[in-house]
Amino acid sequence: MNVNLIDGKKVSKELQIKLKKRVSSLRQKGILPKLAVILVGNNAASKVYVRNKQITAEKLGIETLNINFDKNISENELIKKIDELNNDATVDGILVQLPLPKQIDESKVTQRILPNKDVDGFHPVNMGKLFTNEIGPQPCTPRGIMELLKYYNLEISGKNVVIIGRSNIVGRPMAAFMLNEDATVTITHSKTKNLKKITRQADIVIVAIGKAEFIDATYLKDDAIVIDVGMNRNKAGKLVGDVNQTSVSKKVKYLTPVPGGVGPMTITMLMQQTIELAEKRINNE
Ligand SMILES: NC(=O)C1=CN([C@@H]2O[C@H](COP(=O)(O)OP(=O)(O)OC[C@H]3O[C@@H](n4cnc5c(N)ncnc54)[C@H](OP(=O)(O)O)[C@@H]3O)[C@@H](O)[C@H]2O)C=CC1
Ligand SMILES: Nc1nc(=O)c2c([nH]1)NC[C@@H]1CN(c3ccc(C(=O)N[C@@H](CCC(=O)O)C(=O)O)cc3)C=[N+]21
Ligand SMILES: [Mg+2]
Repeated sequence: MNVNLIDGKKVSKELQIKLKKRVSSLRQKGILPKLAVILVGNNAASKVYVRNKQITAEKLGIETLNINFDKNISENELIKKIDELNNDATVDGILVQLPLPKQIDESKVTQRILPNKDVDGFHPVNMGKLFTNEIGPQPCTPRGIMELLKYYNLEISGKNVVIIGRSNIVGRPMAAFMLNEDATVTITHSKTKNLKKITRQADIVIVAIGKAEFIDATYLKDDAIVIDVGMNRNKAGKLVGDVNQTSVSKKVKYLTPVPGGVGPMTITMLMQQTIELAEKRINNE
C-alpha cells in the first residue's frame, strides 16, 4: 500500500488566501493587525519558527514586532516587556517563544500575557476554555493538526488516538482537541511502559517528543494515520521529524512529512489567530 502524504504546505496556501482577504478588510477599516514575538536566546526550532512567521506575516499584511533578548536576560526584564505590550493598544497578539532559559519561570511568563492577547492560547484561562470545549485562543500546532485532518476528511469520532508527549505546547492541548471531537484519547510520555504496545493499537498517532526519527514502523499498525510534529536537526544538519519517515511510509496509510506537514500549519494558525484577535477590536469598540 502506498502512503498518502498530508500536504501541510498546500492546505496552508489555500487557507492563507482567505486570511489575506480578512486582513485587507481589517486594513480598510483602519485596523492593522499586529503580532509581537519575543525570542530569548537562540533555540534552533524557535529560529526556524521566527523566520517563517516573519515571511508569512509580510505576505498577508500582518504587522510584526520582533523583540530579541540575550539568553541572560532577567525574568523581571522580560515581564516588564510583556506588561508594555499588554498596554500597547496597537498590539493584538503576544507570543513568547518557548523554551525559555533556566532562570525564567515559563508558567509565570505565560500567565503574565493578557488572555485576550494570548495568541498561542497557553494562558491557563484559555487552556481551561479548550479543556471545557469553549471558544477562545487555542494552541496553534494542535489546531493546525485538526485542520489537516478535517481537510483530508479523516474521521476522528470514536477513533483510538495516541499522543506521544505531554508538553503544554503540543501534547496536552492536542488531547483536549481530540476529546472535543469524540476520540478515545491516550497520552503517553517518557515514563510510559510498553509504549509500542499502546501505539500499535492507535488509529491516529501524534508524535511530539523532540527526538530525531525515534518512531519507526514497528510502533504502528498497518492503516494508521501518523502526525509527525518533531522539528529536529539530524547529524548532517538536516531538518527531520520525530518519525523515521522512510521506515513508516512503507506501512501506514497517511503521514505528515517534515518539512511541509505540521510546521506550515502552525504558522497559518498563528496568523489566523492574530487576525481573530484583531477582529475583536471592532466588536469591542
Ligand atoms: N511543527 C511544529 O509546529 C512544532 C514542532 N515542535 C517540535 O516538536 C517536538 C516536541 O516539542 P515539545 O512538545 O515542545 O517538546 P518537550 O520537550 O516539551 O516535550 C517532549 C515530550 O516527549 C516526551 N518524551 C521524551 N522522550 C520520550 C520517549 N522516549 N518516549 C515517550 N515520550 C517521550 C516527554 O516526556 P516527559 O514529560 O516525561 O519528559 C515530553 O512529554 C520538538 O521537536 C519541537 O521542536 C514543537 C512545537 C511546534
Ligand atoms: N510559544 C511558542 N509557540 C510555538 O508554537 C513554538 C515555540 N514557542 N517554540 C518553538 C516551536 C517550534 N515551532 C515551529 C513552527 C513552525 C515551524 C516551521 O515553519 N516548519 C517548516 C520548516 C521549513 C523550513 O524552513 O525548513 C516545515 O515544517 O515545513 C517550525 C517550528 C513552533 N514552536
Ligand atoms: Mg525554564
